[in-house]
Amino acid sequence: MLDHRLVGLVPTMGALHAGHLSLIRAAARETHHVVVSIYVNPAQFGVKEDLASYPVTWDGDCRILAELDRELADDGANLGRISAVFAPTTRDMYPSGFPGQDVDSTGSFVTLTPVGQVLEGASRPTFFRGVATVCMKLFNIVQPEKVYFGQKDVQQTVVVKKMVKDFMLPVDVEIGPTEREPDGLALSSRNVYLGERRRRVATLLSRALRAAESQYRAGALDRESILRAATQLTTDVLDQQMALSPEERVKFEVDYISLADPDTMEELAEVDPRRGGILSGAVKMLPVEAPRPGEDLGHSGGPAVRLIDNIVLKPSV
Ligand SMILES: Nc1ncnc2c1ncn2[C@@H]1O[C@H](COP(=O)(O)OP(=O)(O)OP(=O)(O)O)[C@@H](O)[C@H]1O
Ligand SMILES: CC(C)(CO)[C@@H](O)C(=O)[O-]
Ligand code: BAL
Repeated sequence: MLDHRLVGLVPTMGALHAGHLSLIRAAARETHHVVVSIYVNPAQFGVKEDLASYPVTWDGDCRILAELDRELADDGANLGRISAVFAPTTRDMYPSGFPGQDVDSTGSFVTLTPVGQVLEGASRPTFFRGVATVCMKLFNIVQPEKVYFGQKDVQQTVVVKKMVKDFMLPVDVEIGPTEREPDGLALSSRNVYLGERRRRVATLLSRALRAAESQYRAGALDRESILRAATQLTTDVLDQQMALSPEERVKFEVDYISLADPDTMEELAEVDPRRGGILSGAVKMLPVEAPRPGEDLGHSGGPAVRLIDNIVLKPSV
């Protein structure tokens, strides 16, 4: 609260896209002062992950935010506009020194278990420790009444809500819907790594989740019937790709397709139609095996890219 006016915080790692902008628009509708943080937090990257190549587009981000701020100011329906962009350094964020990215690094961390250990946390063991720690710091620095997170990172929303509840943080957590490309791919800063060939195949995850959702909509409640539709789709797409030559094909590995409880992210054997569930998935798009001459392989030469996505199965009764 600043002069009896509400402060809304939108935490980001920059490389802004329409998903971020929709969160900022929501924050401007509901709070007087919107603070956008831009900080690529090393603590949430595993030692073998893409911290060094993570897209940094500071000048473009500033232009986008300046333009959006004018739009927000012109729209009388908004309570506020962008009052500040907070772009701290790692020295600012870790005043006792950066504790390191290793699983057994010691330092001042916020951990939430078991929710931070399943799904994304199983593949990225330091991820939610890093996210919860940096969010706690950002909330303490900015002292917002409301914080805004995207549905695209569903497990992150569950972790942040649990942190707020269990540590009695005086803040409301608001979740904005997943913004997508016209073909269904969820917007993500990491999509720039894909290059054109893998970008075309990358819709497989959203298509697989939609196939599972349609089983639920048709009345299925058991895990097997719902998830079989998704697994069938990913298997079919991989078979089609493997029938192509190395100069044409795209290889990928499905990390998980999950049907989980919306509050705990624990796997469900059956959906309770009064509570619904979360269908989520992660797919690793492998680097192109045999590039064609002059082919655009994506940002940083097209490393392996982890895609995540999810669909909320709403209560049906
Ligand atoms: N497609 C999207 N729709 C809505 N919100 C999104 C979308 N993508 C990201 N967000 C949200 O924006 C906030 C900042 O996310 P972040 O800066 O990591 O972007 P990102 O696109 O998720 O990046 P990455 O590719 O690293 O996962 C998070 O709350 C995240 O959930
Ligand atoms: C919430 C967050 C900004 C924390 O670094 C990050 O995990 C993200 O961008 O989703
Ligand atoms: N959007 C989540 C941040 C990350 O994957 O590191």
